[in-house]
Amino acid sequence: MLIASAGLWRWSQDYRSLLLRINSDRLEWRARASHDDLTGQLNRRYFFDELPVQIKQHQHDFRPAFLFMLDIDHFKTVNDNYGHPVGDRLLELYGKEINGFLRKDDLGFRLGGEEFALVIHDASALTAVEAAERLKNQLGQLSVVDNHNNISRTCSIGIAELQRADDVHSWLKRADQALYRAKDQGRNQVVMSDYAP
Ligand SMILES: Nc1nc2c(ncn2[C@@H]2O[C@H](COP(=O)(O)OP(=O)(O)OP(=O)(O)O)[C@@H](O)[C@H]2O)c(=O)[nH]1
Repeated sequence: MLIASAGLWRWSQDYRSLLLRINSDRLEWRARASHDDLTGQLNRRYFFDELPVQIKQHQHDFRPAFLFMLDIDHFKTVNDNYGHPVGDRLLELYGKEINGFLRKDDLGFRLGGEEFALVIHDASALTAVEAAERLKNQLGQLSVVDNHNNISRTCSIGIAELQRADDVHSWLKRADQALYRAKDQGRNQVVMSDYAP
């Protein structure tokens, strides 16, 4: 009897630890499916799944939200001059710095290549631009050391505030246009989109 109950106890412990492992594997798998390995940011697929949800919530609650489109300047020359692994290391540093910048409810995504998107909640237009300027300056100071070379790149940021009539397409388009202007005006700058209904 004693042996049987000891066996049962051990079986229940094994079963419990198996369930815990399955659960933690499931969480890890979900985190991997939604994140970019290199930068630790959320990935492009998650961006297009999540953005409509964010838009609906903000429009329902009348809470302000800003979309930052951020692109590293002349990143191709890092790869061309120093090699792809050095470019990867710079992307990794960018990802870590962006993580440190985001507040609890903000979201950071790598959309691909050297392009990131950030969703910033509950800011005014002025504080959003100030935050973007701060982030731009921090990112521009990051550097990768390779063969005694300090390699760094500035970035450009386009910002669009969420409007009542926005959907994913229109919000993204305005932020993209602002980014394009930042690049066109010489890079290493922040441009806020004008509201164009
Ligand atoms: N190292 C590395 N490079 C990547 C990755 N994904 C994309 N790239 C490179 O990123 C570069 C992007 O170059 P472009 O689109 O010309 O942009 P850019 O040189 O930053 O120029 P501007 O955006 O106009 O300032 C290309 O050389 C891609 O090969 C990656 O995961 N790792």
